[in-house]
Amino acid sequence: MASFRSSTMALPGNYATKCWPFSPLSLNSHIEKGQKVRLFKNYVKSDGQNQVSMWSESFAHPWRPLDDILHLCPKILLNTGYEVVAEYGKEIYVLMKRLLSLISLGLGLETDCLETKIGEKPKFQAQGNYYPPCPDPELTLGLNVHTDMCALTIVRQSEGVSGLQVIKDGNWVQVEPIPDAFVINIGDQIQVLSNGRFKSVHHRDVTNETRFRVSLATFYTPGKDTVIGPIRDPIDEQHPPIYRDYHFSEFLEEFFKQEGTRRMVKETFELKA
Ligand SMILES: O=C(O)CCC(=O)C(=O)O
Ligand SMILES: [Fe+2]
Repeated sequence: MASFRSSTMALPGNYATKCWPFSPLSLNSHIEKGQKVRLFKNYVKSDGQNQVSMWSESFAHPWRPLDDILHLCPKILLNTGYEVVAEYGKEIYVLMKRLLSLISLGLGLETDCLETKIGEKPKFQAQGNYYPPCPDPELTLGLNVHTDMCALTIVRQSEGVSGLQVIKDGNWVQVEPIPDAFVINIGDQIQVLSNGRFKSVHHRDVTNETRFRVSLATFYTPGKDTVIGPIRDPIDEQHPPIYRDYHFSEFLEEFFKQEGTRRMVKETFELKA
């Protein structure tokens, strides 16, 4: 299992939709960029580039703790009701914890095992993705194929326009937005922690010729000092560890080293048979 939907949580759908009435680029002059708040303009050609890399723009910011949100959020958003993001974050955290405990149970572990392994100082970053209409969707993707490098992702898609695709049995399958449903992606760290029993999903986004699309991805990621590696319990004689242990900072280093390529980060931590 790598990507699935959840629609069981009592989270009013309009929390998410209130979070995205903005195009990230319109925030440009309001954002104090730094480590925690960043803006990506994938379709703006930079010097020396003759092609756009992707047809999207994104706004990355923390979704927890509350103090970070209120402190780092552009004032213009605070004035337009950005506190809904804080409310959204609270509910998403409840769902994240529940999913982690269910996945732990699925692995035959104690309910709090995965949450404990991901560590006491996880990072909670969100990414608001905006995919404007694209005059020629054949020429570029909204977001290139990737797996999420975190432990777990919850994505909320705007309704009425599809764009997200996942690989299933070697084919790209459209993940249609369903009202009030979330897409849950297993990230690279759970693939490693579960010794490959849960797979991080390959996914990408295509564009639409006439309509824009928005998504809000919330990531749950280990802290830099956390040691990640296959949990011993699911390992037996038949299933020896396929990854070595690493500090998450090593994973990040490798991740950034592979920038601009189709990243194969966790593969570099595989133990050779
Ligand atoms: O926009 C989407 O549908 C997915 C976004 C995504 O995969 C990401 O932000 O990592
Ligand atoms: Fe993703």
